[in-house]
Amino acid sequence: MKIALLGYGKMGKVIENIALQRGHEIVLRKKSNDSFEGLEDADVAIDFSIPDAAIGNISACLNSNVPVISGTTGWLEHYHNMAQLCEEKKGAFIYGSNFSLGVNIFFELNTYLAKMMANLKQYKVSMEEVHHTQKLDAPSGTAITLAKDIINNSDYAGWAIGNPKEGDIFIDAKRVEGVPGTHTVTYNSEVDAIEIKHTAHNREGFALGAVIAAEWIIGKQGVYSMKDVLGL
Ligand SMILES: NC(=O)C1=CN([C@@H]2O[C@H](COP(=O)(O)OP(=O)(O)OC[C@H]3O[C@@H](n4cnc5c(N)ncnc54)[C@H](OP(=O)(O)O)[C@@H]3O)[C@@H](O)[C@H]2O)C=CC1
Ligand SMILES: O=C(O)C1=N[C@H](C(=O)O)C[C@H](O)C1
Repeated sequence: MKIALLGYGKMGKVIENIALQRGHEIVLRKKSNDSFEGLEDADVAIDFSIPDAAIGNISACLNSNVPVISGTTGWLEHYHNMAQLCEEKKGAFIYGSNFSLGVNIFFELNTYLAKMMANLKQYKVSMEEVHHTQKLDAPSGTAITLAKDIINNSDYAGWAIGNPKEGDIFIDAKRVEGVPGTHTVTYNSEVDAIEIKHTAHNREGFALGAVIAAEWIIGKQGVYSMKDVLGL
């Protein structure tokens, strides 16, 4: 299939390699100052850009009838507008805070654990995410998904990266050179702690998941998630 890459940085380049290995063709490699020329030739677009560019990129795809996969994080307050545009245009759209198979299994584990811990008030949950120093957003999109899944299955009301209020999940967002992405969820009590952790060793898992999502969405209409793609 013909793929438009919207964002051609660390992720865009790994996605390109995996897409080429799987027999696909890249028809557009868009960076910050490039136009959308070539988008009309694409069967699907994959957006891994920056928070401020995601909405423009996704809208351009939906307005051009090109199915779009977005892995860009840090723009989620506008998610419903993009989902609505997708419905209006009868397009196809997937946003995923994390496209790796491992993290999507970790999401399921986190939800299962949240349900088990919901009534055990002696445990307090917190989270840590560690990423490379070039990351523009904090907390990570993955940490926000993990927090929302706990909130939806417990009495926790929200999340915070600094000064959490009573009832908030504290997320410690750390930036360390070279780290692709590590997420830990900890339930701590006075007598013990339970931890689940996902460590990405490199960016290949994120990129492979995005290409698999792009292959999956061809011929579909609607707003989907990685859970749909993986059948979880
Ligand atoms: N969902 C997931 O599984 C994952 C998500 N991510 C997310 O993906 C995004 C990209 O990450 P990463 O590749 O590491 O970041 P990089 O900073 O390495 O790359 C960002 C790219 O976006 C480009 N860009 C900037 N503005 C635009 C625009 N208007 N249109 C198109 N491209 C633009 C930049 O171009 P230029 O160089 O010209 O500025 C650059 O090529 C981040 O939001 C990150 O959080 C990352 C990994 C996994
Ligand atoms: O910016 C990154 O690198 C990553 N971003 C995503 C996020 O914000 O969760 C996914 C992954 O952890 C890498």
